[in-house]
Order: sequence, then C-alpha cells, then structure tokens
Amino acid sequence: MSVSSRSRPLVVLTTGEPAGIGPELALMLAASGEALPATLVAVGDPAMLAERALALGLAVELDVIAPEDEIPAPRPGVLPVWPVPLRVPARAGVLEPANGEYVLETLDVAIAACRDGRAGAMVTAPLHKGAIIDGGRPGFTGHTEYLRDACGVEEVVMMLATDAALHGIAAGGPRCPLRVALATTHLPLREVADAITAERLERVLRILDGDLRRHFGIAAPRIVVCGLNPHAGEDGHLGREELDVIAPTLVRLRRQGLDLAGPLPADTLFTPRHLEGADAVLAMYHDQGLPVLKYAGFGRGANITLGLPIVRTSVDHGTALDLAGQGIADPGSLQIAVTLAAEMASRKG
Ligand SMILES: NC(=O)c1ccc[n+]([C@@H]2O[C@H](COP(=O)([O-])OP(=O)(O)OC[C@H]3O[C@@H](n4cnc5c(N)ncnc54)[C@H](O)[C@@H]3O)[C@@H](O)[C@H]2O)c1
Ligand SMILES: N[C@H](C(=O)O)[C@H](O)COP(=O)(O)O
Repeated sequence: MSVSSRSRPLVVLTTGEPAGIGPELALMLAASGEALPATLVAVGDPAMLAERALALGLAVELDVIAPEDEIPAPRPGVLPVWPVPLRVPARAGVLEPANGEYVLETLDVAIAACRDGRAGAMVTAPLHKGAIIDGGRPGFTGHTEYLRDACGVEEVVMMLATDAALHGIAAGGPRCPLRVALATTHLPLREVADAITAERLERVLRILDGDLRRHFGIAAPRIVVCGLNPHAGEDGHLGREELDVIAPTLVRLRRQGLDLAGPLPADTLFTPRHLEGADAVLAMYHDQGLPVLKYAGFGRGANITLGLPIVRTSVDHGTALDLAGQGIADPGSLQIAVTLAAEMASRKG
C-alpha cells in the first residue's frame, strides 16, 4: 500500500539513543492506546524495547516486521517495529558510544523509507550527539545536519514550535504560540558570528518563508529577525553584523516580497508587541532562540527540519539520561511530534 492511499500516513519513529528516554517514550505512546492520526512503526532493537517494556511494566506487544512488508492497521497496545540490532547491550542511563552506529542506522532506515515513498514522515526520538561523536563520527552535530547530508540538500533550517502555535491554541499562561527558527544550529558560540553570512541568511530566510507556506498553510508569512549582538549592535557600537550583513539582507529580500521585520534586539523581541502578527522568529543562534521557546512550552513543542524533500519532526527535548529507565519522562512532546508529522505528511499528499 502506498503512503498516499493510506487513510493515516505511515510515520516512522526512530527510538533514538538506547540509553536515553527515547525507547520508553515510544513504548509509553504505544501503551497509552492514544488514537494518533498516523500508522506508526518504530525503528530499533526489538529485544532492547521488549526488555525496557518489561522493566517498566508497559503492556506493549511488539510486532517485528521487515521494512519491505506491509504494516498492519494500528491496534491499541501494539507497536510495529522495523528491527535494527544494537551493537552492544544497552543500559538505561549509561552511554555506550559503540551504539552510535546503531542510532545512525535507525536514521538511515527511516530516511530510506521516506525517500522511496514507503513512509510519509519520520519522527526522531532524541539521540546523544556526544555518544555518536565518541563512537567514531567526529563531525556529527545532530539529526538536522545528518538529514541535510543524507538528502543531498545544501541548507536546512531547524525550527521549533509550541503546540499552541501548531494548533492555533489561544495564548494562556506561559504556554504561548511561538515558532522559532535558527540561522545557525549546533556551532560553538565562538564560531557563530563568522557563520552569519548574507548567503546563509538568504538561504535560511527563503527556506523558512517557503516552508511556512508549504507545510503550515501560511499565505504570506511574517518573520521577525533577531540581531546578533546586544541591542542589535547599538548602531555599530556593539558589533557590526546587523549593519553589514543582517539589515542589507533583509532589505534585499523585502524587495523580493518577503515580509520581514528586524533586525531587532533579541532581548525585547520576544514580547507580545513584537510577536503580535509574527508567524515565526528567526534567531541567530541556538541559545538565543531556544530558551525562550522552551520556556514557553517545554514538553509541549516539536522540532521540525525545514528545507528537506521529506517530512521530519522531533521532540523538543534531549535524551534525559537522568530520567531514563524510570518511566517518569513526559511523552507529551513525542505525541505532538508524531501528530504534526502525520498532519504534514497528509498535507503533502
Ligand atoms: N531531538 C534530539 O535528538 C535532541 C534534542 C535536544 C537535545 N538532544 C541531546 O540530548 C542530550 C542531553 O541534552 P540536554 O541535557 O541538554 O537536554 P535534555 O532535554 O535531555 O535534558 C534537560 C532537562 O530536561 C529534562 N527532560 C528532558 N526531557 C524530558 C521529558 N520528556 N520529560 C521530563 N523531563 C525531561 C531532563 O531530565 C533534564 O533535567 C545531548 O546529547 C543533546 O545534544 C537531542
Ligand atoms: N537543538 C535541538 C534542541 O535543543 O531541541 C536539538 O539538539 C535537536 O537537534 P537535532 O534535531 O538536529 O538532533
């Protein structure tokens, strides 16, 4: 059965770092019997998943299926699994870099299924970047860049969004609607300024504008752009990137029809007056934008990779080794990421 002929798109869920909370979150989602707008298949080591389910008392039947075989219709409490073997045994909370290649193989399986049309989308449970690097991949920086390279595209954009923004939930308390995209992703802070080039900014803004239209149905996205330096450079007294790079890029793209505000001082940009009417904020670097997003809705957001030929979403949190194996991690973000992936896959057709 092809993806488009399914009533619920096939979403491939990679179970992530086996020492982290990813495996148990996948099992918790299956055990909850929650009706999802997706047919879900997990990718991971079936014996490890079975052991984790047993240890946590989660009533989940694992249905091990070869990737070329038909996925049966979803049944509550049943989790179909495309098997990938661990390289060495895994223990919750204890990293084993030798399993780095296992984690990457789960990604490769999901990417292949999305690229050849067997699946409509992939959702990734968290991986541990350090473990993959220590396992022999020194250049590894995260799913986002791995997917970019695997799909052969020049640029992708990391965007996180709160559920309130994804599903039009009215603002209330700290859980406000917010989408935050990043001009740079997993870079040491020391390298950020050099990475903010006009070329990169233009590529990022075009992808952000295009994918807000394509995936989120926003006809004319309004994007608010942060400066890089304190007070957006204070007219060049506190840094020149705004004057030399960011502002001229925005002027050029505005002439081409993009609706862009900024560069604005990042400390006050995330206030109701500036966010009013904004469809997304573009932050210049990871910890300029993501702390605000995570404050606004940690555990109730999703991470979306824009600019890919396939649909990929992820959770808004990491491997939480401190919680792994205890069954107390919150599966809320995973549920949101799966729901969003299914919606995006359905829209894509
Ligand atoms: N999508 C991903 O693959 C992804 C996302 C973020 C971080 N990471 C990676 O995860 C690893 C650990 O990162 P970190 O420590 O900065 O962030 P983290 O999100 O793993 O943990 C930060 C804090 O949040 C808590 N937490 C995280 N998820 C939770 C959940 N579902 N329910 C309840 N509490 C939760 C943790 O217990 C911890 O106190 C790093 O290697 C990082 O690169 C991966
Ligand atoms: N920057 C993300 C976050 O803080 O949630 C996270 O590290 C995930 O990155 P990838 O999706 O590229 O692995």
